[in-house]
Amino acid sequence: MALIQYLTRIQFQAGAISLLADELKLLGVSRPMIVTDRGIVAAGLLATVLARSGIGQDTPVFDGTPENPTEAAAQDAVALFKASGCDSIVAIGGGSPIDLAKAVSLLASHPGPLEQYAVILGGMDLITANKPPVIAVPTTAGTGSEVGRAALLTLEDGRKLGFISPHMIPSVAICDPDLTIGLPPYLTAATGMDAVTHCIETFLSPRFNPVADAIALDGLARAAKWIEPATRDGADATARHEMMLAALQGGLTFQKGLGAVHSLSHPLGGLKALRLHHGTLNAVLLPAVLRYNAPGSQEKYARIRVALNLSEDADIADEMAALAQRLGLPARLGEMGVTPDCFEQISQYAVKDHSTASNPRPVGAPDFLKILEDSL
Ligand SMILES: NC(=O)c1ccc[n+]([C@@H]2O[C@H](COP(=O)([O-])OP(=O)(O)OC[C@H]3O[C@@H](n4cnc5c(N)ncnc54)[C@H](O)[C@@H]3O)[C@@H](O)[C@H]2O)c1
Ligand SMILES: [Fe+2]
Repeated sequence: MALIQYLTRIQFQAGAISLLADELKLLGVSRPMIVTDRGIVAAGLLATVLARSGIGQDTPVFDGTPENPTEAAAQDAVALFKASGCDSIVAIGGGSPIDLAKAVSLLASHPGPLEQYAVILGGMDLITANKPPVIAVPTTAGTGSEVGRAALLTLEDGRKLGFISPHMIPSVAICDPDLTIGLPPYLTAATGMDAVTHCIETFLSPRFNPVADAIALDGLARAAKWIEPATRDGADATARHEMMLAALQGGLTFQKGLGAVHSLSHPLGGLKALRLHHGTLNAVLLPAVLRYNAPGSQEKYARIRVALNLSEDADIADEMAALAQRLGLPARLGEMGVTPDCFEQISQYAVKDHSTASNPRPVGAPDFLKILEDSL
């Protein structure tokens, strides 16, 4: 038996932000709260959305989302949500505000603390449908969180955990590639590599879902073709459109589960002192994980080569490392400020991460340690 489900209503086109007010009406809500971050405000994107979307200028705004969002920030946003009498949440930003909005929806309608809902602690069944709806407006093209069933939140003790349920999936995604035009080249590349990694890891997941496999391969081919043009020229509307679509496609395949790259980038993203960017971590870890997964994955690697338009004898791990280098991303964890003293603990966390179960090759703490050392 296979469970194949797609739940989010998606408005996808340049200028789609003008549909936001109508979408809120369709949902039957009238008092949204905006969840965003200060970078979005500084980039003028909040003002753009307020001007183009037709929602009121007096809409309450929580702009305190940190990169790698935290439970503490979610609680602050819940307080504003309740004090303002809101009935829905509009997330404007990258994966961080979208994930925070999902946590706000959960904690505004379910008792705290957040930890009890973590998927690795068996919390999925505690999450009910009785939650205010989330409308996701992505401004990066990478995480796929706009259609994903997960929120990744960092708890007070530094653990970055997945909160996963079909009820966490946004009700509506408004994918307007125009909102990514001002995304700087580095973030375009790094978030784009997150989308690349999603498509590769979900395709390699052994779970049966050929519908998602087809989406993942199509998304991978699209991202591989357009990530460099989008990074080179942020105003290239076609490249922005295609990267936003590739990111969405990656998100539509999360139902297959991810793999060892994400098992490691989740706990590394929880290291508070370093504030490491998720997509950048994935780009750095991807080559070593592809080498680790190569035994037993050759048939799928051949299909990945076709999607990437590579020759039959190309080494996918080397090609991904070369792509990251052309994009100007770091090649090693050391370049990002990571030192090996955290590796033992990160490996332990990675074993428990929800993405580990769907890695194509069984992977334990010593394997994670080796992948980290190979990536240093
Ligand atoms: N829920 C999921 O399924 C899922 C999947 C992948 C990643 N994630 C999570 O998403 C987070 C990462 O999200 P992200 O990579 O989108 O980055 P982000 O949301 O953390 O944003 C990074 C920076 O980019 C800025 N920014 C965003 N859009 C911009 C724009 N258009 N112009 C200028 N600046 C802009 C933000 O202000 C911020 O400073 C991580 O916490 C990661 O764990 C979640
Ligand atoms: Fe990711």
